[in-house]
Amino acid sequence: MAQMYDRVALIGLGLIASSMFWAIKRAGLAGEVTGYARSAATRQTARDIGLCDRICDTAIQAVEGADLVVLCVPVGVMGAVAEEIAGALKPGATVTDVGSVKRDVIEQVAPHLPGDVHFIPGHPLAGTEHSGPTSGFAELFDNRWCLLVPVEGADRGAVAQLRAFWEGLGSNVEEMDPDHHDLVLAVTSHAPHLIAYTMVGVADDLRRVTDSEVIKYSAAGFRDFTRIAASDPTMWRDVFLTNKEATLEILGRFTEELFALQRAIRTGDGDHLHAYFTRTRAIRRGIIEAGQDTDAPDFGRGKRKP
Ligand SMILES: NC(=O)c1ccc[n+]([C@@H]2O[C@H](COP(=O)([O-])OP(=O)(O)OC[C@H]3O[C@@H](n4cnc5c(N)ncnc54)[C@H](O)[C@@H]3O)[C@@H](O)[C@H]2O)c1
Ligand SMILES: O=C(O)C(=O)C[C@]1(C(=O)O)C=C[C@@H](O)C=C1
Repeated sequence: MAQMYDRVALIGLGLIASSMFWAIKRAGLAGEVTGYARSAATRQTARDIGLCDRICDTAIQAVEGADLVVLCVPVGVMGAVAEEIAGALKPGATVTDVGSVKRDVIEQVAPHLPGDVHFIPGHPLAGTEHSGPTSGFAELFDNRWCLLVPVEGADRGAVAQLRAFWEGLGSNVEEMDPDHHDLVLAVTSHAPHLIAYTMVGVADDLRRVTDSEVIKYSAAGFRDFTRIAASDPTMWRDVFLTNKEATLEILGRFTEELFALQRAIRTGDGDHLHAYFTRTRAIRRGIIEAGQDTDAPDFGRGKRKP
């Protein structure tokens, strides 16, 4: 794979930045990668494990001369970081981010950036419940979507270059409008995380009563909930506070459906329950038949992915 940028700066050295670094190296996408993290301990860990070609002690040093700057911090601090680095950005550079929410990040970041840099927000739809500089791995983005959310009037050449960069990291890339992005992600990621957090919290309360039986005998579905509910508290606090409207809209609908199911159980309305579960099962089968869940055991008509 060809080099896409001479110098890339990664700001915030957690799961996403460290995965990006290893994937950049795997494909030879950048001449030099600089990195910055707020805490001295994280910078030291990064140096110890060889994360980035150069770890800088300030965000300004990291972005100086960079052709691509990637903001990999929690969404609640994107604006503060943009303000800090704005004066040191190279004219013509591209600034992007990997935040899980887009409208709020655009509103936080755009006002700080000088007119001679290209701001092209992004969001890789890939992650794990782990965080920090040692949690990354080069394959994280392979065959995953990365959504680019260019602001109005974005330079098409800069967008095409960033698209090619994410393809080099292993992703499939699509463009999306920020409000649509935030609604889709509220359905597919944000509300499900909140539900997992809640379910694990309820089980934990119960555990005190049943003397750890809940966790001991938990089946696969609940274990998946506990994995999701182990995700980084700062990241997810910020997601809910910045994608408030869309998440509340989806949670409102969720609550209505939950009440309807609750009522069906209480009144013994088996037809309602059966019809509902039949509909949701068809959705899952449709996803697999369309080949859109490459992790499913039955992906590719019974074959595991290579
Ligand atoms: N984890 C996921 O599954 C996932 C997936 C896609 C996108 N994202 C998004 O990517 C971003 C980073 O997430 P992550 O999972 O890599 O998080 P992480 O917790 O692993 O890493 C975040 C890093 O940012 C640093 N940081 C925090 N505040 C800072 C500040 N003010 N200045 C400089 N550094 C600061 C932290 O010290 C840490 O090193 C978030 O915006 C998140 O919404 C996460
Ligand atoms: O697999 C996981 O652990 C994730 O939660 C990853 C996940 C998701 O919801 O799919 C989480 C947040 C992101 O913004 C993108 C991806």
